[in-house]
Amino acid sequence: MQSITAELVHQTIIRRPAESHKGTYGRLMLIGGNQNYGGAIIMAATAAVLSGAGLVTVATDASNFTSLHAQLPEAMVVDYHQTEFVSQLLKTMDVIVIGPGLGTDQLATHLLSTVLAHVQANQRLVIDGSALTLLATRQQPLPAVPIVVTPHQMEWQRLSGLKIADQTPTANHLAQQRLGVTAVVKAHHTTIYTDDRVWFNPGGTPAMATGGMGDTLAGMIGGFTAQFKDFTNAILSAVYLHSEIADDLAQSRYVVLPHQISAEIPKYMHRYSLN
Ligand SMILES: NC(=O)C1=CN([C@@H]2O[C@H](COP(=O)(O)OP(=O)(O)OC[C@H]3O[C@@H](n4cnc5c(N)ncnc54)[C@H](OP(=O)(O)O)[C@@H]3O)[C@@H](O)[C@H]2O)[C@@H](O)CC1
Ligand SMILES: Nc1ncnc2c1ncn2[C@@H]1O[C@H](COP(=O)(O)OP(=O)(O)O)[C@@H](O)[C@H]1O
Ligand SMILES: [Mg+2]
Repeated sequence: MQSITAELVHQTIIRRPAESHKGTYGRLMLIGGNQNYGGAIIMAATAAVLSGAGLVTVATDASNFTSLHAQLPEAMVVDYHQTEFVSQLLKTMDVIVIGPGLGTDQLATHLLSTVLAHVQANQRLVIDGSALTLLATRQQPLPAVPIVVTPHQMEWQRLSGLKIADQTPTANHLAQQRLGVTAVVKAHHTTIYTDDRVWFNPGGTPAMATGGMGDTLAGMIGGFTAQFKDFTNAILSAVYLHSEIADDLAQSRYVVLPHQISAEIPKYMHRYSLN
C-alpha cells in the first residue's frame, strides 16, 4: 500500500497555460438531486466549479434550479426529466458525475442506464451515492471507459458483496479487479484501488462526518479529472486535498462543513500549482 503524497498532488496540479479558455478545462455534467436531495447535487456542483472545471451543467429536478443558482450562478441547468435532451448533452461532455442525491426510483435507474449505454471512450465517469446503490443491482458489465466509483463502506458492501468487517485492502483489491474500475473506498482513512496499486489517503478527520462530504468529494474528482490528464493522479489528488483542507480547518473547528471545504479549494490548488 502506497501513501498519496503532497508531491504527487504538486505534480498533478499544474500552472494554467495562458493560452487557454473555459473549454480547455473541461465540460462536466453532474446528474442527481431529486426532490429530497437537492443539496447533494448543489454541493457536488459547487465543488466541481471551485475545483476549476471549465463548464458545468447540472441535470437535476427543476425544483432545485433556484437554490442552485442562488449559490452557484456559474452552473447551467437542465431538467433531468427531459431525458432525450440530457442524452444529447451527454455527448458533448468530457466528464460525467452521476449519483449525488439521485435517489433510486425509475427515473434514476433510467438515467444511469442511459449514461452507461452512451458513455464514450474519450469521456470519464464518476459514479457516486445513489448511482452506486443502483449499480449494485445491475447484472451487465461496465463499459470499457475510465470509470471511478466513490462508495462509502455500505455502498461498497452493496457493490462488492464484501461485508464492512471483511473490507480489507486485499479483499477490496480483488473486488476492484472484478469490477474493472478505479475504486475510492471512503472511510476514516480512505483507500483507493487501481488495476495495479493500492493507495492510502493519509488525511481525514471525524470533523468531516457531515452529510454532503462525499458529494463534495465526487464534485472535486469530477473537476480534477476534467482538467488533469492522468486519470489516477487526478483522483488521488482530489481525495488528498479534500481531507487535507478538512484537517487544516479542523484545527480550529469542531465540525467542518462541505461548503467550507469547497471555498478553500482554489487557494490550495493555487498553492500546489506554484513551483
Ligand atoms: N443534503 C443532501 O441532499 C444529502 C443527500 N445525500 C444523498 O443521499 C443519498 C443516500 O446516501 P446515504 O449515504 O445517506 O444513504 P445510504 O446509501 O443508504 O447509506 C447509509 C447507510 O449506510 C450505513 N453505513 C455504514 N457505513 C457507512 C459509512 N462509512 N458511511 C456512511 N454510511 C455508512 C449507514 O449506517 P448507520 O448510519 O445507520 O450507522 C446507513 O445504514 C445519496 O444519493 C447521497 O448523495 C447524502 O449525501 C446526505 C446529504
Ligand atoms: N471519521 C471520519 N474520518 C475521516 N473521514 C471521514 C470520517 N467520516 C466521514 N469522512 C469522509 O467524509 C466523506 C463521507 O462520504 P459519504 O458518506 O458519501 O457522504 P455523503 O454521501 O453524505 O456526501 C468521505 O470522504 C469520508 O472519507
Ligand atoms: Mg455519499
